[in-house]
Amino acid sequence: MSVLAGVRAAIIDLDGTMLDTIPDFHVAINGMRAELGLGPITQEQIALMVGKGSENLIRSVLALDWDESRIEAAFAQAMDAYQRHYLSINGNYSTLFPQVIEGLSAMKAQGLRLACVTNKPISFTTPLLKLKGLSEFFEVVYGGDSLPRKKPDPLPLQTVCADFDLPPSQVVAIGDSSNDAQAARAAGCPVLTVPYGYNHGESIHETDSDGIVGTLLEAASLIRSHHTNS
Ligand SMILES: O=C(O)COP(=O)(O)O
Ligand SMILES: [Mg+2]
Repeated sequence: MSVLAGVRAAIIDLDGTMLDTIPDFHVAINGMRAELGLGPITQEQIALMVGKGSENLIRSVLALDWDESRIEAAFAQAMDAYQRHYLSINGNYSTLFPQVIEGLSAMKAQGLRLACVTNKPISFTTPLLKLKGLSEFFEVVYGGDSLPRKKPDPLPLQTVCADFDLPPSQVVAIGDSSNDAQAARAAGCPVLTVPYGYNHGESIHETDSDGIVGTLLEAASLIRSHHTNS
């Protein structure tokens, strides 16, 4: 996998890659739905909708019951309720996927610079990274509302490359969904995918990537094994 030769930095996705946040989304969304007089939905339903930021998520969740005009009329209230519920439980029900800390530690030890790029709003992301002991690994963190466009647009990845003063070919993106892969391809970054996250109900094998890794520790080993010291 020669595309990984010369990689000097990694951009890591958050939801579905480092943290299993579906239980947090579940509590917050059902709290919001209850306020709007709607019944609870399941974690499995929610896992199909996560990955394209809060607005897309809330629209999808309301579209289970309501038509376009009803959604539009209640959207501001729904977003407000969702954000309030999410911030009140942020991180309480979510867990680290296996070998995330080990993988990030190994990448750091290999001299890789690390950034976190997520479509989660930055006001949710910053406290969550801190609570889970992840903040210290990242020089740069961008949320879904930190920049004018979010993944699958390449802008957040391009911005990290510029921050690190590295060409995209030397910055690998690691994520769980086609959003991450599309953003990486459009930016010119190599991409690795994990199979355990949320890929809109599609198999990760359908997603264009340079390799599927079982854990972030496996990603670190793969990057090291291709390193050329160039
Ligand atoms: O909140 C989301 O839409 C998911 O964000 P992610 O980019 O960390 O997977
Ligand atoms: Mg993700």
